[in-house]
Amino acid sequence: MGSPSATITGDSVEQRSQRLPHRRGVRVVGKIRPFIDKDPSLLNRSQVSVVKADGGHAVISFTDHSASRNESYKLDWCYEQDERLDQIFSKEIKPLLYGVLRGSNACVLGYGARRSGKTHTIQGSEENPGLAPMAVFELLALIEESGGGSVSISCYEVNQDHIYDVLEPKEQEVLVLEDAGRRIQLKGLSRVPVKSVSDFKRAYFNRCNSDAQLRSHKGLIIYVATVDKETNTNHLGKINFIDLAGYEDVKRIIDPKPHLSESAKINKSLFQLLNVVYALNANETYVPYRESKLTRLMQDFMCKSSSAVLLTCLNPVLCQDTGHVVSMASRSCQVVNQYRYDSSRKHKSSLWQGLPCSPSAGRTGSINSSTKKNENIRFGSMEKKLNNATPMTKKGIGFTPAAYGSSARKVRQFQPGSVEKDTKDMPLRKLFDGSSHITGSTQDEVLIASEAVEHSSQEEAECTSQVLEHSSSDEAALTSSNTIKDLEIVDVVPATEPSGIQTINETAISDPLVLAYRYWPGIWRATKQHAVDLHKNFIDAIEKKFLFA
Ligand SMILES: Nc1ncnc2c1ncn2[C@@H]1O[C@H](COP(=O)(O)OP(=O)(O)OP(=O)(O)O)[C@@H](O)[C@H]1O
Repeated sequence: MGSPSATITGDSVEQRSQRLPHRRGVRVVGKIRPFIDKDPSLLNRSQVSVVKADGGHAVISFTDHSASRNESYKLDWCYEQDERLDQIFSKEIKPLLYGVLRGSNACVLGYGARRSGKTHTIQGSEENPGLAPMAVFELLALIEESGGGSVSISCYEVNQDHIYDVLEPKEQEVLVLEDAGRRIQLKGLSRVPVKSVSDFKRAYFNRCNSDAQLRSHKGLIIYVATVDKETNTNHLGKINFIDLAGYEDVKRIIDPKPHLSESAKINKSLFQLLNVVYALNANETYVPYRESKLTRLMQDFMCKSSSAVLLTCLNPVLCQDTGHVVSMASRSCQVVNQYRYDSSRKHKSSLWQGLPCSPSAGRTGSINSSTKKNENIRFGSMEKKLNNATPMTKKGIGFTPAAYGSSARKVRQFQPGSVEKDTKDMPLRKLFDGSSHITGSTQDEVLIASEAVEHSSQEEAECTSQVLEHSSSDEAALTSSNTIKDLEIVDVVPATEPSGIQTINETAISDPLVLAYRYWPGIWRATKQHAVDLHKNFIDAIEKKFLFA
């Protein structure tokens, strides 16, 4: 095996990777567990059956005669009971590894109901390694074959929205942070070099899959460092295998309360993760990564530039949990390229139908009738405020970029009343991810239209509605507020220097001030002096409220 800085000429890896089909979004495949239950009566129960269609997808069917239930769900593919792990590995995982060797990110999510075979499939055991260990073995072999490189691993566990290091356990949680380049950094997560298969087995099987009793999401990140000889560039690719905790319908839990709340939290986190899959496959502009630490952690592995596989493990006999899991998986995958904005579409028919979490969580692509109504109310109040603006502000309406130098040129022009026109067809989040809405400016002050936000949590929703109630505050209150208390009530945010008001784009979204624009809708007016006085306090308040809550 070569040294860490050794090179990969890439020939054979490159050739192999070029034969791979182009993938978009998250590929959603099923795997039916073999029948292993000792109770033979289960054999009389309805079996899960699969039909492979010509178009390269699979249809999973259940027929439950006792409940007159007959359902079919489409997935990208489904592996049947007799198909072995090495077959799944060749078809689903190997293609990802070639990308990882060239510096891409990828992930494989083992999703399913309890006892559906997730751990067996993803982690396996020393005797029967699962897909994650098989990937390490393959990467070690590929690196050796192509001239060199290095492999290292991290193992983590996500328990009730807390992330812990598994290879070097510590009391403190692993922190999910975003760096200046918007890459996710996992602070406090150890990384251990792996030089051989036995090195890996020692580290992984002794620690990572030792506690089968603990219900948590368990992940293995494999980092691969290589150098491309021809271009002399370093690559660092990584692939994340996650064995998700099993879904279980909380209504049917008869165990004591702690187990119930644990299951509810697990279900919620699975739901949040599936929302990310849905958003990616629907090609939505807003992907709800901020819903939980797990989704934040997965951000670099599940994005438009990475490759991901959602492996949905299924029990062979029909049960309610299997039905739920496959329906969620199917809804996440069927939307690829079919999603359209449709104003007549109600949440009833969306992914969130009948599910315990808020339908608005992470939902931006379609605006249902009630959202539209709220929007009109908010836009209406915004227009009213614009028309009531002080003469000085009115004069400045229709921002002149030249007045503030080149950085201000990025700011879009808005005329009074144009906000509705400009935004009504836009996913709500895009208002803030795409651009700021400068409605007016003068040499001394700026006016920013910061509009409706979809709320990713109850806390944010309450916070926003509280502010909306005060949105008719008069100009005097707006300009005289200079304490955090006032700030929270009258929806004033300090702006930075005009030259600092740049387009609110994706790269700026980690800025607390940008978060503020997103979470406190209304007209944001600030003098430059305000900016200086309040900027620091405001950021402190926002950080306390949202970033480090
Ligand atoms: N393909 C398979 N071949 C043979 N046995 C299997 C297979 N898949 C799963 N099993 C067995 O089924 C049982 C449940 O599997 P496993 O522990 O992987 O399920 P799980 O979905 O991870 O469960 P949980 O959600 O409770 O963690 C285990 O005894 C496992 O050995």
